[in-house]
Parts: sequence; structure tokens; C-alpha cells
Amino acid sequence: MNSPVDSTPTVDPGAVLAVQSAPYPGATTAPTRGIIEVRDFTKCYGEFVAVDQLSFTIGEGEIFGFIGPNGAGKSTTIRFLATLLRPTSGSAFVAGHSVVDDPMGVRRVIGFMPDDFGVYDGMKVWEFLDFFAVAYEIPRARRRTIINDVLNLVDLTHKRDDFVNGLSKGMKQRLCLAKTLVHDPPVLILDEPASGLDPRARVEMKALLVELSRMGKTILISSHILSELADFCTMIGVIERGRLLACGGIQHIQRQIQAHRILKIRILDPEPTRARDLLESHPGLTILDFAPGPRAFTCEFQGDDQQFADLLELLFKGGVRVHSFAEEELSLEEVFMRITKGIVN
Ligand SMILES: Nc1ncnc2c1ncn2[C@@H]1O[C@H](COP(=O)(O)OP(=O)(O)OP(=O)(O)O)[C@@H](O)[C@H]1O
Repeated sequence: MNSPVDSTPTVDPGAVLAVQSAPYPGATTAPTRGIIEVRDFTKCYGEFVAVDQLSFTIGEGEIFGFIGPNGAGKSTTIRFLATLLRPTSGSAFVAGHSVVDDPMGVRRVIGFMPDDFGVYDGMKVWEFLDFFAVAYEIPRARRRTIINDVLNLVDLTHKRDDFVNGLSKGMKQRLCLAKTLVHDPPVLILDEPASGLDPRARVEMKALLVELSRMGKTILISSHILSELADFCTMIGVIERGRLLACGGIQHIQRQIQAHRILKIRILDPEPTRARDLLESHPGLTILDFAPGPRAFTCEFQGDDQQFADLLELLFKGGVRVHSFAEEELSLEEVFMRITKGIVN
């Protein structure tokens, strides 16, 4: 395994997390709630703040999608968690091991897949995996079985004796994932594992991650594409310019932007005056547009589901004949764009 490559001075001692009872075997220090716990992580390069007081918690068994545009700070955070980068300040714990004080403990419980990985010339697929198995001190007698198992899992059994350099990009990505599994870690930290893959290879990679989750792994996976992660992640964290803008389940994040719900109301009345008066009387509503052809109002609405239903009732009781009344669903891209434009605080 690599040793820390960054020479920045060590952690701010004041930022170290308070220690509680250790829930994981072998843990030296324990997270308070999750299997991954990041506390006030800050990384500066000279004057430049690449990551600014980042904190989040990932529970055991979650698939956490770490999303942000290029340069947001994803790889910096991931490399910190993988013990390859020292923080300017802050701390983190993985399965109870301190990333700063117990990097070897962390390395035993994580499988790390960097965003770009090198392969070695003249090395066969099984040799590549064997190399990592040796590094993890797996006894010779067990290595063959483990290598066969992980190759089977990533569907590369037929490539066992091929040279790594001759594999396709998708196969290399799967091989790299296989290498993260040889020591059977409970936590996988994967930096853009699907980048550069064609659509089919992306689907295969996703299916593989779902399978690993079913096997009980906790997974942190980064991407700059929300839709790539949204349908299988149980949680997402959105980072931009080194700051965490939103964190939680997708629905939780959609609720966070409820203040900006867009409502489409089509009416049957030949005259829109009555509907317009009622809508304008509502304190949480702004009419953005009225299209005379379909007699459709587009409104921005601030309120929860209950207030949404109350508004419909107000129109009915006011004698407006409503043809349709619907919230315009934001696509995942739109959600992401709104969050990363700083609309959500
Ligand atoms: N060694 C370094 N020296 C100076 N600046 C750095 C260094 N490493 C990263 N940065 C800067 O820190 C910021 C965050 O970079 P990081 O690689 O973490 O972003 P990212 O979200 O992973 O982006 P991408 O999706 O493009 O990989 C960027 O502005 C980057 O230029």
C-alpha cells in the first residue's frame, strides 16, 4: 500500500473528534454514529482552500454518492479518507480507525479505487491481484481461491491469464475494483469508477456495485453526474468549491429545494381573472407566466405538500374550474444545477 504522499503539517489538535466506545473490532478510536465520519476536514494548498470544513457521516451499509463538478474537492476528500493526504485541519474515522492517527488500521478496512490507476507492464491479471493480496499479507494458501472469487465477481475469470495492458478500459476498471476486494474490506471508497466507460460498461459497473452493497459493503462513490448515482445510492452529498451544499437522501435534498417548487395550473374558465386574483392573494405564490392558449399559469410556490393541497382547495372553493394542477418535476440535473448554483443554503 502507498504511504501518505502529502507533506503538509499534521492535524490541528483541537479538531480531533472526541472518542467514544468503539463499536468495530480493532478500532482505536470510534466514530459517533457512522462507519465513515468526516469532521471539519479542511485542506489548503498555500492560500487556496480546496476543501473547507467538510463534515458528513455515512452509516453502515449505505451507498453514498459524492457528487460535485470538476474541481469541487471530491478527490481531495477521498484521498484524505484513503490516508493518502494529510489534512490542514480536521479528522475522520473509518470503522472506528482514525485516518490521521491510525492510517494502517484504516487501510485494512477500506478498498480504495483511485480516479486514475496505473497498471504494470508485463503483468497478468492474476499476478496483478496476487500482488495486492501479498501486500495485504494474505497467506499463499488462500490467495488462489480469493483471486478466483473476485475475478468471478467482476466477471473476468476468462481473462485470468491475460496481460493487464491488453484489457479494455471497462475490464481494467473492473479489475481495479477486484483489487479493492482481495482483503474483503467492509468499506469501499471509489473515485469516479465509471468515468470514461461506455454506457454498457457503466450499467455493468453499477450492477456490480449494487451486488457489493447486497454483500454488506458500505460504499462511498464519487461522480460529477448526479443521474449516474441517483438511482442506486441511498444517500448523496453535494460538494462545490470545497463546501458541502447538501447531504442526505435524494428526497430529503429535493425537500430542501421545495421553496422553489414550480407549479403548472391549467384552467377551463374562458376568463383567467378569478383564478389570477385567487393565486395572487396567496402569500407563498408568485405567478411567473400565463399562457392564454392552454390557459395555463406557471407559478413559483413556497410551501409543503399540505399547503399545496390547500391551494387547490382554494381554487375549487373560489369557483375556478381546474383542468390540471401539477408540480413541475425537476430533473435530477436541474436539482443538481440549483444546488450547485448556491440556490440552496
Ligand atoms: N496538489 C495540489 N496542489 C494545488 N491545488 C490542488 C492540488 N490538488 C488539488 N488541487 C485543487 O483543489 C481543488 C479540488 O480538487 P479535487 O481534485 O479534489 O477536485 P474533484 O472534485 O475531485 O475534481 P474532478 O471531478 O475534476 O476530479 C481543485 O481546484 C484543484 O485544482
